[in-house]
Amino acid sequence: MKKKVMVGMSGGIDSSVTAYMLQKDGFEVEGVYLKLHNRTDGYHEKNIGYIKDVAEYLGIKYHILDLADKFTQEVYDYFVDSYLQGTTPNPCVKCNRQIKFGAMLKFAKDHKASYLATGHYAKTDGKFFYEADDKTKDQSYFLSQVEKEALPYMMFPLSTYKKEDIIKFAAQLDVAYKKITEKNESQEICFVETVYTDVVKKHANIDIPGDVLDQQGNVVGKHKGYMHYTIGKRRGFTVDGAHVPHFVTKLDPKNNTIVVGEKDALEVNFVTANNLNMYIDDTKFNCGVKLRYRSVTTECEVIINDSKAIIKLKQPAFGVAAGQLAVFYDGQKVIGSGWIENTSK
Ligand SMILES: Nc1ncnc2c1ncn2[C@@H]1O[C@H](COP(=O)(O)OP(=O)(O)OP(=O)(O)O)[C@@H](O)[C@H]1O
Repeated sequence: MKKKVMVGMSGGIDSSVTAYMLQKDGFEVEGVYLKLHNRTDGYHEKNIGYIKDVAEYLGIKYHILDLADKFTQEVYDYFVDSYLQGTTPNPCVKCNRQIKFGAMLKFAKDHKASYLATGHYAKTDGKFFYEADDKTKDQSYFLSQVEKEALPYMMFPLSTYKKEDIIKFAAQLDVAYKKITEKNESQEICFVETVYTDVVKKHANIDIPGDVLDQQGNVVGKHKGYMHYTIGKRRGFTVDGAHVPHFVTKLDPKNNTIVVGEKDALEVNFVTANNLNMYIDDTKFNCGVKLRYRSVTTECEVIINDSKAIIKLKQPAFGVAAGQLAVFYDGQKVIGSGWIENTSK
């Protein structure tokens, strides 16, 4: 009997090709579309239209799973709260852990699927994640908080392909696929249509001006509301008499101030991370660490104590934001991750 694979289908090209590939590989494929927000602008209907066409072409069944309430609680509210608290959130990381490889995986198991497949660009051997071959699309960073118990069920058939080859392949497959290749690429964060401030301002007044402080705490200028800034930002505030660029080094929501400094003030050599998700048992190790998506890997020493990681960087990093994820790599292998709580020079 064929093994069943549930494919997380978004209506996009990657998951549509994933479904095709797995069927060609001899699996019984079913699709599931997650409704992740309560949008009423035809967004879901459009996506489901693409999925319906692909499902008809492949002759597969698809399901629609409404997770909007759970997504609001676990991902959206966390996203807004993070900016209110002056930290920089990573909603895709939360979504992968709680929604895609939490609730969607449960749905797949409830439907007797042996695996859950998605169009993520990453690799897994059931124990670890690894970077995808297409480094420009690699999503291992975003997967690194997924619970280790979920890994044996996960499949990423696109892990060895380049995105451009997937698009070329899809365009010649069938009209159902060609149509998808012609639509716009999806947004970076699915519920942020333009900029994050448009989302946050629905829930808070983000335009309360305040003081800009220098590294010594002196008032040196004005900002237009602390939620407009993230660590490393260098525009949108004033610094009296400054002749060189100044960067945001700290946000203080309580006092509605932002702290700025010259480039060297962004330097970080020590990072503390909490809420660790580790795929290895060691509590002291050397590894590479990425302190944000698309950053270079920095060599470091990690000591885990009291469920926190103290990360000592071997070269300084610049512009590290609390709220982002520190992801530990052993070469291409993801060995764990934790949420950045504090940084210091
Ligand atoms: N609403 C959804 N319902 C079900 N699965 C989803 C949904 N959104 C994303 N996924 C799954 O997660 C994978 C990664 O999503 P992401 O948004 O990062 O990628 P993408 O490159 O836009 O993928 P796609 O081209 O398939 O839309 C998708 O390929 C798909 O398998």
